[in-house]
Amino acid sequence: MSVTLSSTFCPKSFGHFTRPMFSLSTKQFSSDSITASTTDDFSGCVGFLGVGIMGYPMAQNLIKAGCDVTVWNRTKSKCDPLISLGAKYRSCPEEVAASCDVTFAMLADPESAVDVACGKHGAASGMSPSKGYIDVSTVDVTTSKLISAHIKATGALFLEAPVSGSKKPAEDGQLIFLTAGDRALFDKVVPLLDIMGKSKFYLGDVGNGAAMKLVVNMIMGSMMASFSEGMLLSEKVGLDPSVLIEVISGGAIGAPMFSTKGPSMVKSLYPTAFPLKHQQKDLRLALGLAESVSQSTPIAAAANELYKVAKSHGLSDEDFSAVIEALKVRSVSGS
Ligand SMILES: NC(=O)C1=CN([C@@H]2O[C@H](COP(=O)(O)OP(=O)(O)OC[C@H]3O[C@@H](n4cnc5c(N)ncnc54)[C@H](OP(=O)(O)O)[C@@H]3O)[C@@H](O)[C@H]2O)C=CC1
Ligand SMILES: O=CCCC(=O)O
Repeated sequence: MSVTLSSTFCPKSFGHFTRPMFSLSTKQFSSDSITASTTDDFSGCVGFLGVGIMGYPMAQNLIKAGCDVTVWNRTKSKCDPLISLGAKYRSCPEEVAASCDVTFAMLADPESAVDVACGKHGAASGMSPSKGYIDVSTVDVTTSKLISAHIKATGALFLEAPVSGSKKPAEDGQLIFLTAGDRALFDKVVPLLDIMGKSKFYLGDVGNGAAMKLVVNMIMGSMMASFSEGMLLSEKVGLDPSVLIEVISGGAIGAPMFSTKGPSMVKSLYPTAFPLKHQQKDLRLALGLAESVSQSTPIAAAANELYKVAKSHGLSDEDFSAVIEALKVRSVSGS
């Protein structure tokens, strides 16, 4: 598989939008920053499927920016606050896709992403030429290509656009989109990506966005596992883990992830931003990606085992920083 045919880093811009979007935004949009031009075929009706931890704030930002948004979620009650904000609701993905120009999907995993896109009353059933489907879930390359094939068979366009950034960046419209697929659809939805994110990469063929996302999350999962080991080791040798966090944040390996999640980890608190079960899913999918090209990934494989242990201890829905608990369990039983 060839990765990164071309990458375009695009800072925020608001070109190419035919309708003014300014009134309710949390960001400082102004009608001056919008240039109506090339997208006469884009009426601005946006579907959103899956309003969990990430989908909810993403859809909310679109609504607040003035977009005409229609939502659906398997558990309907999660849509209710968005409906109060002005969103429309349809009772299945097919109906959302049929009533919207472009439809975003933010689902848990490959199985749900396929089901919502390609299953009975799935989005593909409501697609037709001139529409677009943008899957922002984190899935593997094969799944993304499968969804793409189903969508494109209807004559519609497809873009995969998994995101880097968690709950807070989603709330703040600061996500990073890793897109690949139909360039025409990318160009059309730039204004929408700009509402939800701070930057975007266009990576070429479908699969490259999924692969990029899995590589990033493979690194992240290993970093968190390693950080957890360091925190516990520091404590066991009589150091203050809070000081360790300070030392790390001032040096070359400093990362926002350590300084934001570290203090809660010291208190054994794991408020969920990125569920541990999704991090383990991403490690599993990344290992599959590595396997497909015979790349050795022993660190990620070890980290994956740790997340599996954490899941077996009932930590699936905690934040992925709860992986540290798996090491505590090991320490107790091993000492
Ligand atoms: N949280 C984060 O920090 C980030 C997450 N991601 C990725 O984004 C995606 C969503 O994550 P997040 O919002 O955190 O996860 P959540 O678990 O909060 O939301 C998952 C969504 O998928 C829906 N869903 C799950 N199973 C099915 C199914 N079988 N059929 C239909 N819908 C289903 C859920 O519906 P219901 O409400 O009914 O359960 C919910 O809308 C995942 O792929 C994740 O890896 C990417 C970047 C950051
Ligand atoms: O997929 C989840 C990514 C979380 C993050 O980038 O902080």
